[in-house]
Amino acid sequence: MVQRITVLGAGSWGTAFAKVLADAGRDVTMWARREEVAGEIRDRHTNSGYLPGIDLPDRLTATHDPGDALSGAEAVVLAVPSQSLRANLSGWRELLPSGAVLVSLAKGVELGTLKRMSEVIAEISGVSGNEIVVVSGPNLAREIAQGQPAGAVLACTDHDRAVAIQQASFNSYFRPYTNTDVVGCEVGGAAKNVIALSCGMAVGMGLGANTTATLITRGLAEMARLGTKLGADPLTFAGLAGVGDLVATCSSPLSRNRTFGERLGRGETLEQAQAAAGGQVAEGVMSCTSIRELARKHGVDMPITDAMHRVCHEGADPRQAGAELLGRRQKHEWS
Ligand SMILES: NC(=O)C1=CN([C@@H]2O[C@H](COP(=O)(O)OP(=O)(O)OC[C@H]3O[C@@H](n4cnc5c(N)ncnc54)[C@H](OP(=O)(O)O)[C@@H]3O)[C@@H](O)[C@H]2O)C=CC1
Ligand SMILES: O=C(CO)COP(=O)(O)O
Repeated sequence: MVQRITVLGAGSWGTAFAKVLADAGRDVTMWARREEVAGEIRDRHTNSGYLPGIDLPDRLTATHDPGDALSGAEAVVLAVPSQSLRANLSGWRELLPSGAVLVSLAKGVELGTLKRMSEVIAEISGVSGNEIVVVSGPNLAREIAQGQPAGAVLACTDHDRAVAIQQASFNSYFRPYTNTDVVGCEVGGAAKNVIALSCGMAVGMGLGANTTATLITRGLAEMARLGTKLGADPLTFAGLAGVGDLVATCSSPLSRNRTFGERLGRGETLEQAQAAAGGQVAEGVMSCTSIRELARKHGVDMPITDAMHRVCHEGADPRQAGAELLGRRQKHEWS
C-alpha cells in the first residue's frame, strides 16, 4: 500500500486532492511555493487563499522546502499549472525518491513542444511513461474539498500502478476508476477547459441552454477527433475524463475557465479577466493555442478551439467569433 504521499503545489486542486488522500488514510505532505501558505496549512489546517472555509485534516502537513516535502515519498503528486510544470519539475528532479509513482493533476498541453503533461514529466524526470498516473474527471476542487461525491479516472498504461493510486485515494466521497488510456484522458482534460471558455463566453453574451448544449456536444466531437487521431480509445470520451469533466466544467460557475470566458463574453478584456482570476490558473487560455497547433499538426478540425484562440490571442470579438462558427460550411453531423 502506498502510504506516504507528497503533493507538490498548494493551489485549489493540489490542496483538495491532498485532502482526498488524507481522508483516505494516507500520510500527506504538501509543498507550497510561499512559506505563508505552507505555514497556514501546517499550523491552522486551512488554505484560505484557495479554499476559504474548508478545514483540512490534521494528518495533512506542509512545507516550503521541496527536499523536506519529498523525503521518503512513495508517490509524488504534481499539482502546479501546466505551463509551469517543466520549470518546476526541473528544479525537483534530483529530489524525487527513486521508485516513487509520479501522479499528474495538470490539465493542459505545453505551448511550443505541444506535449501532454505525462510526456513532459517523462522527459524531465527520466521515468518511463508507464510509471506516471494521470488524474482526470469532473473534479471541481471546491466541491471535492467539501466532501461532495464524485468519480474520477486514474489513467496509467501500467494497470497495477493505477490500482496502487486507486487504493491510496478512494474514500467515502471520492470514487476513482482505473483506465489505461492516458492519451484520451489527457486530451479530454486539456480540451474541455477550452470548451468551458466558449460556454462561459456564451453565458456572458446572454445566451441560453441550447447554445451551451451545442458547444458542449460539438466540443466533445472535436476533442474526440483529436484524441482518436493521437491514438486514444474513443470510449474514453464517453467516460468521466471526457463528457463527465466537460459537462461539469462547462456548467459550473465554480469553473475558472467558464468564469473567465463569461467575463470575456460580457466585454471584459483578457487583462481584466486575468486580474479577476486573482492568480488562479484558467488553463484553457493557454491551451487553446497549443491544442490548436497540435490539431493543425495532425490535420484535425477543431473550430471551437480555433475560435477561442482568436478571441483570447488575436483580439477577435466573441460575437464575431460566434458568427463565424455558425457561418462555416454546412456538413453532416459526423463528418
Ligand atoms: N481547480 C480545480 O478544480 C482543478 C484543477 N485541475 C488542474 O490542476 C492543475 C493545478 O490547478 P490548481 O491547483 O487548481 O491551480 P491554482 O492556480 O489554484 O494553484 C496553482 C498552484 O501552483 C503553484 N505554482 C508553482 N509554480 C507556479 C507557477 N510558475 N505559476 C503559477 N503557479 C505556480 C501556485 O503557487 P502560488 O500560490 O504561490 O501562486 C499554487 O500553489 C491545473 O492544470 C488545473 O487545470 C484539475 C482538476 C480540478
Ligand atoms: O478541471 C476542473 C474540473 O474537473 C476544474 O476546472 P477549472 O480549472 O475551469 O476550474
